[in-house]
Amino acid sequence: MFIYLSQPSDLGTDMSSSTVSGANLWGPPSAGLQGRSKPLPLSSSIRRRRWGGSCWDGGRKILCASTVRLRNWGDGPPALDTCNSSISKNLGVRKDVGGESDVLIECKDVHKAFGDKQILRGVSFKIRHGEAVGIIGPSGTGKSTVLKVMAGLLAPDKGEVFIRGRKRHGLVSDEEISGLRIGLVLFFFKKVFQSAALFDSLTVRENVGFQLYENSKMSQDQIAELVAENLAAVGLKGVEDRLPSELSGGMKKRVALARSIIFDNTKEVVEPEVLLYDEPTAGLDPIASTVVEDLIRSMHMKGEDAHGKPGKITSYVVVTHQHSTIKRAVDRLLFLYEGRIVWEGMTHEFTTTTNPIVRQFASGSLDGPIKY
Ligand SMILES: Nc1ncnc2c1ncn2[C@@H]1O[C@H](COP(=O)(O)OP(=O)(O)OP(=O)(O)O)[C@@H](O)[C@H]1O
Repeated sequence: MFIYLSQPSDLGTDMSSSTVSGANLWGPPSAGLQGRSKPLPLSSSIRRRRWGGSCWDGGRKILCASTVRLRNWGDGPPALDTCNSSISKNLGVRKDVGGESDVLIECKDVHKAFGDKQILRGVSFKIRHGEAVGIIGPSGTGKSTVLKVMAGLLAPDKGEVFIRGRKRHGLVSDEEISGLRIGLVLFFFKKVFQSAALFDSLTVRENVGFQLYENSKMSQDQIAELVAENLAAVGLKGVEDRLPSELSGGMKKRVALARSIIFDNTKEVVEPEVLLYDEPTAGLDPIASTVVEDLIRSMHMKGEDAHGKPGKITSYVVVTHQHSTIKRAVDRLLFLYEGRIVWEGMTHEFTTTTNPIVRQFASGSLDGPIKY
């Protein structure tokens, strides 16, 4: 499995101080930047400050939450120990029970606590090939936590995560599981309004091609071409040399989307890809939201990009609070409340269900089982 983050932080970070420019660098300079025919158009000092996508263990490269600051929350364990490669081992193979071969990701009875705060209390669901799934529910109920567990960036305390039927043990490494690429696309730092969270001192080209510069054997020219192609797919042309500060909020999100769909097309085997979007339209005006929602749809295998080509994303999961995103970008919904999935249904059932929790949430009423 190949995990990448389309935004470098927001994983167990100190929320109040999460900025890209405050990034940590783990491990030695990237192998992906060595031995290239042309040097990256980045000074090494910038690279030292900005490029932190990998950690090293016994010579193995593990792509991880690139710029996450490890920290403890209260008395709990480290919020993330993505560099602890020893826990990415011992994959068990699960039998394909009951014709479940189209299940890409399954969470089974997942529990997760932070310190003494129990967040997930037995979350179970499946994401199938070709699906567009939304996770909704009240604030703080653990939606982003579920995404991080699915992405392999947080390990459940109890319960299991299966990736194409294979049980994941611990956290993810890019070498020990194959067959599914999972991308976690984060758009915001919690509590700090900073759209798309691009690397602020890198150009759009460098931001979008980040993973390929780091992890592929592609030449600079090949990457530049692919970056231009992926930017065009999200309706952006000629912005490659701009810095994020020179883009509008909506353009930044599109750049983040282009970064999430770019992949090494020189590889012989192209794995299915699941994208996990965390609040892609938060903070956008209604029209900009529509643009992003349609882009998410267009990048899906059932959609088509700006050039009429079918999208590359096999399945995706969106965490959102926005009604428009639920309606426009999602087919099936999971409702998370008090640490469990309390309702599942198709999007059109969201407003017609008799489930009192969902009804209250959908109507925004203060009366009902959800207490604030
Ligand atoms: N790394 C962490 N360490 C400690 N507590 C955490 C950590 N990550 C999340 N939490 C806490 O877990 C709870 C669930 O957080 P999470 O971000 O998953 O909720 P959410 O449903 O996505 O919320 P929102 O809708 O407000 O974005 C919150 O109380 C949050 O403060």
